[in-house]
Parts: sequence; C-alpha cells; structure tokens
Amino acid sequence: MSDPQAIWKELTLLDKPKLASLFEEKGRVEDWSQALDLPGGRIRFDWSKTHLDDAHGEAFAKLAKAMGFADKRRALFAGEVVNPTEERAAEHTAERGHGADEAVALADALHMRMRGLVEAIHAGAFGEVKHLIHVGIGGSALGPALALDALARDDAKVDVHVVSNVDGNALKAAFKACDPGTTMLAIASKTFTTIETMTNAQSVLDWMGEGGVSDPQGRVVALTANPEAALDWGVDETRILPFSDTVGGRYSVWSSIGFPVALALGWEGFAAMLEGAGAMDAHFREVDGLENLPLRAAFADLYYTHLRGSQTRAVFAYDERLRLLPDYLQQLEMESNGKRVTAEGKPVHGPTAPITWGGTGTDAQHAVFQLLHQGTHLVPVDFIASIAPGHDLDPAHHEILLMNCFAQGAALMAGKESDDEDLGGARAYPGDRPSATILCDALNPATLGALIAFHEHRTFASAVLLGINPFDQFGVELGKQIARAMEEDEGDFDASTSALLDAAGLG
Ligand SMILES: O=P(O)(O)OC[C@H]1O[C@H](O)[C@H](O)[C@@H](O)[C@@H]1O
Repeated sequence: MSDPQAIWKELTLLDKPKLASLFEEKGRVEDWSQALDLPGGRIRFDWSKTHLDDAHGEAFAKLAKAMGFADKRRALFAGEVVNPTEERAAEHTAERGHGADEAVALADALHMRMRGLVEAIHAGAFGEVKHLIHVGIGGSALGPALALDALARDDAKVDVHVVSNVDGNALKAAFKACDPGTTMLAIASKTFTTIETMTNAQSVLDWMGEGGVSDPQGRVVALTANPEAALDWGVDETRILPFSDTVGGRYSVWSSIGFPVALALGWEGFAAMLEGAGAMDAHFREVDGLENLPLRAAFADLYYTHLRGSQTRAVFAYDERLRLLPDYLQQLEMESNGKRVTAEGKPVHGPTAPITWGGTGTDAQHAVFQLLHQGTHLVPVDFIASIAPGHDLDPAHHEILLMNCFAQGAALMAGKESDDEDLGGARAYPGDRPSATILCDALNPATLGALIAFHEHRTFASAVLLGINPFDQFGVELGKQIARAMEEDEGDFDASTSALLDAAGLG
C-alpha cells in the first residue's frame, strides 16, 4: 500500500493503548529508548512514555515510505533542490561535513576564513577586545544566543551581547554593559537588509563614535550571505564573513553566523559543536526505520497532532543553561512547518506544526504544569536534562533538579485517583499523559550541537511526512510589507490600524 491517505486511515483505526498497558509489555523501555554515543558523551532518547506501539511504528514506517522519506533525505544531503518555492538546496549539514563535495569544501573554506579572523582578534589585532555586540534577529540571533548562554557562562574569551529587538531598550542594556573603546560589532544578517538589524547596527556605530572610537567602521564584522550589501554598507572586505545562500536563516548557527560563539569559546569549542551536529547527521543519514531517532520523534509528533488532537508540544529544559532552547525551537519548528499547503501548493491534509512552547524546570512546575497535569489539553512534553551538573555547588542542587524532571514524566503518565471524597475531581490526576526525555551525559559544545541537529532533522522528517516544504517562510513577509508602507507613508489601512497610527502620532 502506498497511498498516504489510506495509511492515515489505517492509523486512525489502530487501538489507542494506555501508557500503563504499554508498560505491561516486556522490553518497553529497551524498545522505545535508545542511547547514542556521540563525541561529547552519550545522549539517551527515551520515547517509551509516548503512546506509540509496534503497530503505530509499522504504519508510520509505511507512511515514511509512501512519502518518499529515504529519497528526500538523500536529496537533502546531496544538495538537491529541497526548497522548491525558492528553487534552492538546504545545505546546513554541509557546514558539519555532510553534504555535496562542493558544498562541504565551500563551508570548510569559509570556516577557515572565519577562524582566521577569530584568532586574529584573540591575538590582539584589534587591540583589546573585551566585548562584542552581535546584532541580528530571528535565525541570525537565536542560535548564537542559545549557544552562548549554554556554553559561554564561565571563561568566555569575549563578553558577547546578542541584540535582536529594534526596541532601543534592548541596545541600551548592551551599551550599559560594554565600553565603546573595547567593543567590536558583529552585524549578522543573511540578507543584510533586515530593518531591525541595520537600525541597531547604525546605532552601535553612533554609540562607538560618541564614545571616542576614532574609526568605528574599523571594528565591524559582517556575517552574511550577501557580501556585496555589506561592502556597500562600508564594511571592509577583510571583515566580511560570508556564508552560502543555501544555508537557511534558522539553520545558520553553523555558518559564520556562529562567529560570536567561536569568539567567546575559542575555535575549538565551535568546531566541537560542528562535530557533535555532524555525528547526529551521520545517524540521521545512515539509520533506517524506527531506530532513526529524529524520524521516530517525528512519528510521535504527528501521532499527537493527527490522532490525538494535540495543538501544542511543550519542551522543558531541566537545565538553566538551556533556558533559550524553547525560543530556538519555536523558530525552527514553527517557521519551518507552520504551513498550510504542500510543497506542490495544494491544501495540506490535517494539522501541520504544533505550537511549540515551553520553559525551564523546575521553574515551570510552579507556574504552568497545573495545566499539563489536570487541564483539558493533551500536551506532549519533552524533558531535556544533563547528568553532569555543570557547576560545583552542593550536589543537592542537581539531585533535586533531575529527580523533579523524572518525577514529572512519571506523574504525567501515572496520574492518581482523588484522595479526597469531598473534593473529588479537583484532586484527581487523569494520567496517561505522554512525555519524552532526552538525557545527556553532559552539556558541552558537542552535545549541544547534536541536540540542535536532532531537532533540525526531526523538523525535516515531519515536513517530509506532511509533504510540506520546511525551508521557506513567506508567511513573515506581509507584515513587513505593511510596516514598510507605513514608514513610506503609503497605503490605505483599515480604520482600526489608522486610529492606532494616529494615536501614536504616526498617522
Ligand atoms: O538574517 P536576516 O536576513 O536578517 O533575517 C533574519 C530573519 O528574518 C526573517 O524575517 C525570517 O523570518 C527569519 O527566518 C530570518 O532568520
């Protein structure tokens, strides 16, 4: 059978087992969790507390076949056009050594150029550099911000401030923390046209000038796939770090957009991130069927959206260093798969990306977990944690953190009958609520790289199963066009919008 609709029908007819009954079978944990030995240590992927059973696994494997998963995966790594609306390849994996030969060679050469500049700055070629203000937005900010917050808390070689919002309050906070005389500016923008980034970049130059820096332009580095625009903006060629147009914004932390990460960690740290991601590429590329962890995760994601009506998926990092991971995954997953038509432009069957949301444990337990345990929404949850604490405080901190993480997954699954006759349902936990747990030996550049790449491939696998193109993002354009029309004092707006403009003195 190769008709995807027929397979979906088959999936809807399968039994909907309770989690508790799945655990009555021997080998549930062995069958549905797996550990990968990666350069930075082992990562365990435990999907056993999801409702997938063997029958679902088989049916989803058939769906993958019917949707041409193996060939689409091959095309991704071969650098073929996998983004048909923009007629482009998606070659982020080439940055990690997995791709078409020419793309890998180009990525290597551009990394060498980037390394040269990073090491020159460390060696003092620009005088004393204590701070870097990195201006960029969306994919040009979220990856660097996540990696820096996760990995550069101690001993950063340069103190980096990632500023994305055009709201001047964001830049003011960075100015407060930096001294203009020892600050460099990185302008990160794939297109080098994004208004928020260019506005922030100009204000940093002005601040440097006002702070007594004689040649602010001489302290600018451009990270872009549009080097001509950076040249036009006045950036010297030697400080332009290009990357390939075939690397999408939300997949670009591996390219020169990762410059601030390399500057803070040193080249070896950045290279280890690439290596960890490359190891996940090798797994995704070489392993077939349910053993392929990103594909297995995509099966579970589609199971919940299509067969259980889940509209959201939550991710809770039980690790302060990963507090920005939910923000990062929101862009990766929602901008990639928040689509309503197939790659051929036809209406898509069923829901596409769930709304990704989340937070940090244990904080979130005291704020939003009430809804997860007793609310009316079914929210599949991902827990992410590291066995090594990453700090040298009393081990009690980490024991409490990890035990709480594991307790939440157990509680969601087990539930509990009401222990108070008078209060009845208010004190009952329905249970049978799914979660997955990703447990790293340690959080380090290589495991972070692998974690991010796991999610990239999970997103790609979902897109293949849904038949959509995850690599364009036309949905973000209309609002930008209208804002531009407002700036240029053109266009005819609805009465509500006109009244708001008038109220703000912008009409
Ligand atoms: O890197 P840039 O060209 O400045 O783009 C920054 C961001 O803005 C766009 O609107 C897209 O939604 C993002 O995918 C992109 O990462």
